[in-house]
Amino acid sequence: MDSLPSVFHYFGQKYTSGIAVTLETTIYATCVLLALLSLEYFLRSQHHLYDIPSPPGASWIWGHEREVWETSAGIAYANWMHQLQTNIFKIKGALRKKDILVVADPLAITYIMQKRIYDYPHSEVVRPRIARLLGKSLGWVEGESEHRRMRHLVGPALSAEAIKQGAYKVFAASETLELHLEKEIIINDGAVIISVCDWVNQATIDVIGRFGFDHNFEGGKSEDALNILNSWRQMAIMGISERGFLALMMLRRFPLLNYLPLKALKAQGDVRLNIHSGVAKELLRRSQGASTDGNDLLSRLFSAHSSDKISTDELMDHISMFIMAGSETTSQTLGYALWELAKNPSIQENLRKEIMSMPGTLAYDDIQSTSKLPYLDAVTRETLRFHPAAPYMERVSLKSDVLPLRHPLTTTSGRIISELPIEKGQTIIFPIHAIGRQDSVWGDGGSYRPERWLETLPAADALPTGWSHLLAFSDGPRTCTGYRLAIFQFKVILAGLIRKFRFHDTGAVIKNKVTSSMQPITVGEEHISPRLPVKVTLV
Ligand code: HEM
Repeated sequence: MDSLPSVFHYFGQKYTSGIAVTLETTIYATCVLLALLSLEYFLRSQHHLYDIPSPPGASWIWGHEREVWETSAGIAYANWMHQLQTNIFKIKGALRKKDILVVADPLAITYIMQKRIYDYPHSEVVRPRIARLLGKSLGWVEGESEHRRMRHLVGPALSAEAIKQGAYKVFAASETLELHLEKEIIINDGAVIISVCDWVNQATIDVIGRFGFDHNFEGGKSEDALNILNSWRQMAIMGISERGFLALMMLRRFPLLNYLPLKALKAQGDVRLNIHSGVAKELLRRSQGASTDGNDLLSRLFSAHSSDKISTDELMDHISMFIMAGSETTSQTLGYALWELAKNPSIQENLRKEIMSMPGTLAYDDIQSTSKLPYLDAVTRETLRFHPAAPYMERVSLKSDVLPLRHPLTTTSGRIISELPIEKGQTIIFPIHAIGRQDSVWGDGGSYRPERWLETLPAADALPTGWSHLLAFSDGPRTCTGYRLAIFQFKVILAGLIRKFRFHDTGAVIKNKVTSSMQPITVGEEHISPRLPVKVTLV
């Protein structure tokens, strides 16, 4: 029994001194934290953005980023632009990250995209993701000279002339899709509900295989095509999950985490690795001793590789970049077009009527002619306005700058400014989706209405300066290098499908999430991977 009090005594003493240390530490820590927060507050209030409008309701931990994440893609930005009546505002970053500037002013965007793009590289969260997912190729490279070198390497393979030469490969991929879909409908007694993005993705991967690399993905049904598409799907499922959101916020706040073996990051790397170990390896093997004097993507890459202008790693990364950048975005755009046409039968009928009025099978010139197929062209533009595959772009300033504004901004302290100073390290988001849907510009920006492209457009100075006054393909020196192929294959595949099949609404309600591109989630079926369910019958 003697030992008991001493034991208590022992623990008591320890415990007491433990409290003393903990209290002391807590008081010090609280003082330091308060000092840091005061300093942060002071620095923030000195910040160049101190009186730039900001929406209310930011969470202390997640800033405004949770709202962007939880609402359907682009909607939070559209609501804030409407609520604050401004094209420029700031939002609070998650985990006390510095405020993020949201820029929707057309002149400021043109200035950055066309004149200063090399001073605004992809942000510290975007660039490592591109490297993991697609490879260190054209979409990843920074710095004017390196970027121009890569662009020069691949550009001619995607020129207007190259599209004309390779058009038959696009038609062939489209016909293969039509055959597969027809079979599926017949097997299912004349009607089938398909996940339309997945189906068209098989055609778009087939297009880039044939067009870029003379590779046969067997209509998107070969083993390597299915591996690639499946790893992309897994990446998307992980990306839109709660864990994906947390990983994204942590990476934005602590970019060093990019170099840790996190599960969410590994899923991104799997897409690239699947391409490297399958099709890219096969192409490399085929390249030994093959002719490299063509102007297509494969010949240009092999030629640069055999003359030691690019390493094997760079060659492999170009292949993975073009396979994914070339197929995923186009299939999303096509999928949303068919989704809209299913929901708007009169638009679908108008399009079918126009396509059916063309005698025989469609040829390259028919597709390219806006006077022969004006409604097909209008549907293309409207889909890219309404459903841009990349709903936001995120960049960071390398140096201080001053953005010119088309629309003067009234700050919260009552200043009216037509130039906005930017500090080095400022993260900027371009809300492409919200910009394309502005009612203040389009009148009825929130409606899918292809006819608008056959009417007088809004004044040019209210619009951005990218392709067709949209930002779907970005703008300036870093505009999408594959946009001609994208538009051509979009039109070929859409025309082919509309001629043969009728698309019907299933009543499913969709919410759009974003990983590296738009991911449609069916409300009530969030646990199922991204998909756009549409019913299809034969015409
Ligand atoms: C409808 C389909 C497509 C859309 C909406 C689209 C959109 C975009 C956008 C917005 C960018 C700029 C990204 C950024 O700077 O963060 C981009 C870049 C790029 N796209 Fe596309 N794209 C499409 C199809 C294609 C196709 C078919 C290819 C290739 C065959 C392609 C290859 C690329 C490449 C290589 C870049 C990087 C360009 C550079 O940084 O110089 N894209 N695309």
